[in-house]
Amino acid sequence: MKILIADQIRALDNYTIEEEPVPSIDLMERASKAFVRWYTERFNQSGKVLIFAGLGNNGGDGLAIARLLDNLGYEVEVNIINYSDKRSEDFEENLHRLEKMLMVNWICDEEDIENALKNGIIIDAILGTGVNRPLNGIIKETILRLNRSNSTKISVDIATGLYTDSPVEPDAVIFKPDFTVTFQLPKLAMLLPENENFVGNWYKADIGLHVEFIENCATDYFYTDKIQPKIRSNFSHKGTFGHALLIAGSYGSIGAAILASKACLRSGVGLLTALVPECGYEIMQVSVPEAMCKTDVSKHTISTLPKDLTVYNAVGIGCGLGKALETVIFLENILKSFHEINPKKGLVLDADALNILSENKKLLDLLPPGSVLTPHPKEFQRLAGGWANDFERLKLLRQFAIKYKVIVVLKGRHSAVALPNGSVHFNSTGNAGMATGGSGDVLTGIITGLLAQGYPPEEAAISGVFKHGEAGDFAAQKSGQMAMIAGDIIENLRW
Ligand SMILES: NC(=O)C1=CN([C@@H]2O[C@H](COP(=O)(O)OP(=O)(O)OC[C@H]3O[C@@H](n4cnc5c(N)ncnc54)[C@H](OP(=O)(O)O)[C@@H]3O)[C@@H](O)[C@H]2O)[C@@H](O)CC1
Ligand SMILES: Nc1ncnc2c1ncn2[C@@H]1O[C@H](COP(=O)(O)OP(=O)(O)O)[C@@H](O)[C@H]1O
Ligand SMILES: [K+]
Repeated sequence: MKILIADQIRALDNYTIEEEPVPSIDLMERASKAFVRWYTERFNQSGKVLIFAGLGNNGGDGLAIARLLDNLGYEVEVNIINYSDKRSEDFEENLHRLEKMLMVNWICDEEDIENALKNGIIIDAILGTGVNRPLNGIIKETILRLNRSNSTKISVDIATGLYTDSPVEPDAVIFKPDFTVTFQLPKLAMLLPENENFVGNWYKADIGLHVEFIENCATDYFYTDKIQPKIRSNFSHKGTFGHALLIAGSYGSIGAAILASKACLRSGVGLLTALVPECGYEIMQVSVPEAMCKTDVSKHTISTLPKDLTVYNAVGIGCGLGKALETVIFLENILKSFHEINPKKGLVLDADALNILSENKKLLDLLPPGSVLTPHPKEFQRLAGGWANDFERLKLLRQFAIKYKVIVVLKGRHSAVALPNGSVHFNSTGNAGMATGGSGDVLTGIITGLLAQGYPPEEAAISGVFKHGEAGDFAAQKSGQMAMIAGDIIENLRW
């Protein structure tokens, strides 16, 4: 699914109005009905609904929502923030329709704000995607007061004051909802961690905007909400699904090799070899009998290039690897041999493989094009340097992927997969239960397994991240976020 910027969303609204065609007031009614559908599925008629509306189209939505909820028997109070003389046409029309049934309150000063605040659910329809400057005056005062309320808060389309696709000023006042119900497409700002408090849990409400227009819109940002794994042929055999090599583990971190190996096997790979330090041999053989196990000459670390790399279809390096000097030399050697003998094979680099790259930046030039790098934010910072805000981090992420022709998976809530063509694919699955040691090792195993089966690296990364998060969601359903551990993600992989 595409993510569009505010100007494109405006053009999409207009295109839908002209080409469907649908009068803009009816499109607003559709949006408001979509919101009301979401709302009535979660909240019953007990208690008040306090609607705070602006004077533009977001405010128009708020007034239409008020009318629809009133019709359904909800006790609705409407407060319009009187910040300007300018009103949108559809706001005016919805005000006209509403005033036939309900009294509205106009908020002009602090006393009006206090009078408007009662026990009830707060719906923020003050400003939407049209916001173009920091809040001030009576809107700012209202938001500051609403944010202090303990009531459940819901934003229509986007929280008042949050820019759709650019950073907000550090001391900006922005509404802090528990939920955002956004129309049709996710907005970029909602996917970035720094905006967590200004988004809450968000939901998409389909309002039937023109699909063809969306298809023709150019964008670098996408949202992965489904993937299509390849079908396995009935006549396939283990040779069909590739041979993966995982190079992982060091003394005290053999568990990382086990997690990555099990996840790789559960992702459909034909054969798996794990290369671990000598001290990991028995542990691996007992814990993962389905994998073949090779050992390094070094007892506690990985130090030596395996002999015949050409037999493997994909190699994953880094989980629990450590950063011993001999491991640094090993990484340099394997990157060089990938260039020389194995340019078309998949390579995944994670954890300490990335930390070694950060500490030896000249090695970055040896990265085979199409390699998949899976840093968490701290690892990415070591690789690419710091950033002032999440939009800047996104820019760095894209630049890195383009410069080195690699795929970078920046892990976290809505992991961002940046491709060498400059596009970024945000993931929809996963939960905070996955914030536990070993979850990243599981992801490395999954992506390595997909690469070995012949998935192009872009697809292996995007699909692997999606399935990893989905398995985490299944695990959370079973044991709850606090009780789940990385191994549960593996057990819950379903393809
Ligand atoms: N188009 C459609 O058909 C549909 C639209 N829909 C809904 O419309 C929403 C977008 O509506 P919108 O474009 O009217 O903008 P909105 O967010 O209401 O702002 C109003 C105006 O406020 C102003 N303003 C900006 N910043 C400000 C500030 N800090 N303090 C004070 N004023 C400020 C600025 O005007 P300016 O003053 O700059 O001339 C701006 O134009 C969208 O989120 C969705 O909810 C849905 O119904 C689906 C169909
Ligand atoms: N709050 C969250 N929501 C969704 N996914 C998460 C969340 N926290 C962590 N994850 C996922 O869990 C994994 C953690 O990886 P990482 O930090 O490398 O763990 P480790 O190094 O312990 O293996 C990543 O894939 C990340 O996207
Ligand atoms: K809003």
